[in-house]
Amino acid sequence: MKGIYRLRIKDKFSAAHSLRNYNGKCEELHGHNFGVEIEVYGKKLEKDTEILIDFKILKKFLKEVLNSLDHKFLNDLQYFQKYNPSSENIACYIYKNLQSKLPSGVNLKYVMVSEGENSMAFFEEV
Ligand SMILES: Nc1nc2c(c(=O)[nH]1)N=C([C@H](O)[C@H](O)COP(=O)(O)OP(=O)(O)OP(=O)(O)O)CN2
Ligand SMILES: [Zn+2]
Repeated sequence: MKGIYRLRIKDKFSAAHSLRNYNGKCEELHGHNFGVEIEVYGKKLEKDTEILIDFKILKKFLKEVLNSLDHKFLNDLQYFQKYNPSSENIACYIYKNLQSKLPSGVNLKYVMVSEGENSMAFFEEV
């Protein structure tokens, strides 16, 4: 049967930020336990294992990216000198850095970043 396979994993990190030009309390230094969810997709499974990519490997790649954010003041990082450290831009940062680690045939669909259970930002390429 024709189709695609989709895998989803979750992780989290803790960081502080302040939103420039927000003109409200979020412009002040504060922190979040950010939640992260990502989805990859692909058409072809590995020959012998018949998996798209090992969840363990996917989690390791995501952890490597999140380690660059964990327990950091995001505004201090070079990327967030140019881009405000909003959930939207954090999702885009994770997307770019995770995408470059994935093997061919495994494609990133989206990255979701949450500041709490009720606030989520997604980034996906169009
Ligand atoms: N679209 C976005 N909106 C906001 C972002 C963001 O990244 N993208 N960020 C913030 C601030 O980071 C702020 O910390 C979050 O504010 P808020 O949702 O108001 O969180 P609170 O815990 O203070 O509010 P509750 O009402 O208790 O949920 C703001 N907006
Ligand atoms: Zn915030």
